[in-house]
Amino acid sequence: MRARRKDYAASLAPSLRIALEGEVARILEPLLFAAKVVAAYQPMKEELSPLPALEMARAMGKTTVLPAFAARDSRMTFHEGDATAAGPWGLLQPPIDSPPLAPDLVLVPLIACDLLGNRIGMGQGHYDRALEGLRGQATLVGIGWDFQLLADTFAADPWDQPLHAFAAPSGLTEFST
Ligand SMILES: Nc1nc2c(c(=O)[nH]1)N(C=O)[C@@H](CNc1ccc(C(=O)N[C@@H](CCC(=O)O)C(=O)O)cc1)CN2
Ligand SMILES: Nc1ncnc2c1ncn2[C@@H]1O[C@H](COP(=O)(O)OP(=O)(O)OP(=O)(O)O)[C@@H](O)[C@H]1O
Repeated sequence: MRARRKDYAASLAPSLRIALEGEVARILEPLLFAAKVVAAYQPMKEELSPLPALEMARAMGKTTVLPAFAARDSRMTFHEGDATAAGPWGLLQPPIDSPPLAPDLVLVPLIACDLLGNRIGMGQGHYDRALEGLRGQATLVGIGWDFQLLADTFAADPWDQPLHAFAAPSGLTEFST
């Protein structure tokens, strides 16, 4: 799935990619409107960028946050501010000197998810640990290209935090979690 994500992203013309990412922002509009604090992520090359959606949330006057780590083995927390500092996982992150905020809408990156909301991430458990503390307080929406939602279900581990929905260019799929 990682290889597929990479090949697909590389195959997209830049203008189509921008249109698809804008479409996901449009699909998320009602959820963004209902939220107070929206978390997204600084995208990797092959990931669908949630930044247009985050920009939309900001334009609505919402507080927006991004993941950050004090060190490579630190727990992931969400902070306000632009991603201007080098993070330990090869991604830019907001300065970590402001206190962490708890989002009530989390746009979650993923490698794949199934129709039960089970999610496969980058395999470090960063999101599983961070989302554990937000369970019941936040809506968790996976973000990705359409093919990242798989029809086959896969076995969840006890620590996996299921998603409430998956947003892709073709639409929002809500799960019964
Ligand atoms: N955009 C984005 N931000 C995110 C995540 C993510 O999946 N996507 N994370 C989700 O948990 C956290 C960071 N976790 C990560 C865990 C592993 C690797 C990783 O293995 N990176 C490779 C190189 C990246 C690549 O293959 O493109 C490496 O460091 O060798 C990266 C981020 C928080 N921020
Ligand atoms: N709540 C938790 N408390 C302690 N350890 C955890 C917790 N959640 C996950 N882990 C650990 O994290 C490791 C990676 O988990 P997993 O392979 O499910 O990550 P992932 O969901 O793919 O990645 P991520 O959440 O970073 O996107 C597991 O070995 C697990 O022991």
